[in-house]
Amino acid sequence: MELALSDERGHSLDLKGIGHAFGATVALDEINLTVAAGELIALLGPSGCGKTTMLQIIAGFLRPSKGEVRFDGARVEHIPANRRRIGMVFQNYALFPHLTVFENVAYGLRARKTAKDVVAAKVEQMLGLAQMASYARRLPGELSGGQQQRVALARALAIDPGLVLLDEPFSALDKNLRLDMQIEIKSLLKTFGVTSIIVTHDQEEALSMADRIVVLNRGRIEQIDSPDALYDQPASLFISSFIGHTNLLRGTVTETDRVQLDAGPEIDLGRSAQRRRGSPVTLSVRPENIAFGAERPGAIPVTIRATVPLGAISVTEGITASGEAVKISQARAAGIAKAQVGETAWLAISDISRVSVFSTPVDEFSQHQQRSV
Ligand SMILES: Nc1ncnc2c1ncn2[C@@H]1O[C@H](COP(=O)(O)OP(=O)(O)OP(=O)(O)O)[C@@H](O)[C@H]1O
Repeated sequence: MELALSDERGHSLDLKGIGHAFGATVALDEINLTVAAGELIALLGPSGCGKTTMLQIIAGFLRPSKGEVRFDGARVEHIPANRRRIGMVFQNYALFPHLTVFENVAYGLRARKTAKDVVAAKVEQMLGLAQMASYARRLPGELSGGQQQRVALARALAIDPGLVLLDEPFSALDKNLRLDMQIEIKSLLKTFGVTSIIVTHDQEEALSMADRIVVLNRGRIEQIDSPDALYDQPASLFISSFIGHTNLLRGTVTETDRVQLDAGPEIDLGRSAQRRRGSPVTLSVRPENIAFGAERPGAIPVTIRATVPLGAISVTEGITASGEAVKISQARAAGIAKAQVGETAWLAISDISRVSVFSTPVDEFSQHQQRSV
């Protein structure tokens, strides 16, 4: 039997003014998000920021204290989870242990009273897509973690969902397998054209999988953007530190476009700092945007503390005269001279346009972060 890949397109999703409190704990506050049909969105944020609460509200397991949830423009808060055309994939796979792979994938179709020949054709198609066709008669306990996760996805997709919600789906897999599975599952979701939301606290996972990332911090959306935009134009000090690695350097605005770093030199930003003269600022500079250079105006002197080889790159840490730690990452290509521990090196910012300037003083930021953990 010939089956279309998916009978219906993915839902579009709108969250408007969503708020949720558990007693005195505000888990979500004023959440506004529009997801286009077929988009793959990651919800990213530290522990306790409200990711699971948001997923449960979208799935229909939890009714929000405030706001609207819309699928394809229609409100769904009153519609129970099992009638929302949602496929769920969980961290622990949640397969039925006593059912075969085939029966697990068939489960949702049978529950919907689908004709027997349609069930057989659909399950075969899903297992083929998930590269699990030859495992149809096995029990979940006879599969590896990655294989179980493929079956869980096949089961979620078999019902032609309008929305697939994935809750930390790779966290039980070891690191090597994780990247393979991320690529594989992203391509499967995209082939399917289904709207998908993946919850993760792992920023690399969000960067590698999502069309757009929603960063949550203490119940609020801090930024919604593409992976590249989040990395290159973080909207806050929190985002710049949470997405990837960065160096935070203290300074003071001296001219419209110049900052005197506590670490020594005065830096020409090549654009307006958009702060008054005398304002304290924090510069966020990615480790790959710093290179070893010569002693000259604008170069930052550091004392080398350590160098760590990390496969394709090596990371060196230096300490500035003001006591700030600065990490420099370099491709570990042959011919790069190693900085010796204890010696003085001069650092140059390679691309000033990729340096972000924030008003929050770094000390205040780290105290704030500690308080909110
Ligand atoms: N059933 C509940 N009763 C009371 N408070 C809750 C309940 N569920 C969640 N919370 C609180 O709401 C806030 C958000 O929790 P949530 O589980 O959504 O965070 P999360 O981002 O998914 O965290 P994690 O990554 O640790 O799973 C937290 O402060 C949490 O303690």
